[in-house]
Amino acid sequence: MRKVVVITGANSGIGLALCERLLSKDDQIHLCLACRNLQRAENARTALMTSHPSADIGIVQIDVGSIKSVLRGAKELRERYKRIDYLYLNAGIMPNPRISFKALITGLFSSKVISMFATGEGLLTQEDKVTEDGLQEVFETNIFGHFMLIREIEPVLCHADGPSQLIWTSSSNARRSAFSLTDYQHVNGQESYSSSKYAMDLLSVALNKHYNQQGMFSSVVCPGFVLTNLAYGILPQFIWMFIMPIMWLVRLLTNTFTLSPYNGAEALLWLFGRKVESLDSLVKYHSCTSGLGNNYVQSSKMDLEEESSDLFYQKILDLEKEVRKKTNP
Ligand SMILES: NC(=O)C1=CN([C@@H]2O[C@H](COP(=O)(O)OP(=O)(O)OC[C@H]3O[C@@H](n4cnc5c(N)ncnc54)[C@H](OP(=O)(O)O)[C@@H]3O)[C@@H](O)[C@H]2O)C=CC1
Ligand SMILES: CC(C)CCC[C@@H](C)[C@H]1CC[C@H]2C3=C(CC[C@]12C)[C@@]1(C)CCC(=O)[C@@H](C)[C@@H]1CC3
Repeated sequence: MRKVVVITGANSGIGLALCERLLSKDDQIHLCLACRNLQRAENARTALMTSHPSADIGIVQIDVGSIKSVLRGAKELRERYKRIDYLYLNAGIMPNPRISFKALITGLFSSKVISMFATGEGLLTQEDKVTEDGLQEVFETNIFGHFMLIREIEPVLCHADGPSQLIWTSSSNARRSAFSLTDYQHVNGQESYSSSKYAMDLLSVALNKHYNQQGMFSSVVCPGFVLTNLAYGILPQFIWMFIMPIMWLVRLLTNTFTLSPYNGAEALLWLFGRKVESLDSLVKYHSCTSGLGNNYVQSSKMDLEEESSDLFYQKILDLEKEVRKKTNP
């Protein structure tokens, strides 16, 4: 029986590189590209079929920034698949990022220079907005839309014939101080990305607590810093290309400058086929690339307490109830 692998945000960057790498690892899988834009998804499928002509690839339209679209897409998934073995929750945004050059220069001459490059801590702010669903866009796209998707396809994820895995593309930019339980959507503040990724880490821990018994396991990954459309929103592509030699030098300092989507997908690929008993719920799996360009995976304990994860889970369940009431009064 073919393993069914669904990937959100599969049409570009890390998601698309993951598709390529999964097909090279196991050409017997059924891949489902869950994307918001059908044309971009078709282009991705064409590119994947060129390198893997016998690949079995489906497409489902899901905009994780819209509850209506998630409900429709989830219904299609339930109807199409009896079970889903892997769900990569990878789609994500960082809208209107701004670099603090002052913090960058100060950081360069401080003892925190390595961690600054590894996490981007204190270097970026974003401008968020409210969606048609009345939620903060970064929160809804990066977290809540994905959470609703999981809840909606629960019957095909939790099945008797073997465990299923959820794999979240989180970030080392996830930071406790950017997140607040009383403002978990990050209405007040300018670090919505960091907050959403921290919320993702908390949610993954809670999902393990509530779903492991039912055969569903959740892990979080940091792909490292990768040059994708997300990074081209921070600085234009030609500037990144221009400073590439500096970035290779930075890679000698920190193994987290993975730079290419291929390298960034390392930990996401590593989790595919892993025995679920060997996974640690409280750990983040990082894609790393050495100065010589070798890829490997490193794990690190996350900076969180299970109690906060429980409290956040309760809040997200309350929000789910509220949203369902609005959608289906
Ligand atoms: N690049 C980096 O350095 C890092 C990235 N990450 C994370 O990796 C993930 C992938 O990003 P990356 O590959 O870098 O960037 P890309 O912008 O290349 O990929 C993002 C993907 O998410 C999709 N997406 C965005 N919004 C939605 C939505 N509302 N509904 C459905 N799909 C959507 C995009 O689709 P579309 O093409 O239609 O916009 C695209 O396919 C993100 O979660 C990001 O936060 C984590 C750490 C570092
Ligand atoms: C290397 C150059 C000379 C200067 C680049 C400075 C910054 C723009 C980058 C340094 C570290 C980068 C980084 C990210 C964005 C760009 C930087 C701040 C991320 C926050 C992007 C999204 C993520 O999820 C993180 C893992 C990245 C961490 C590093």
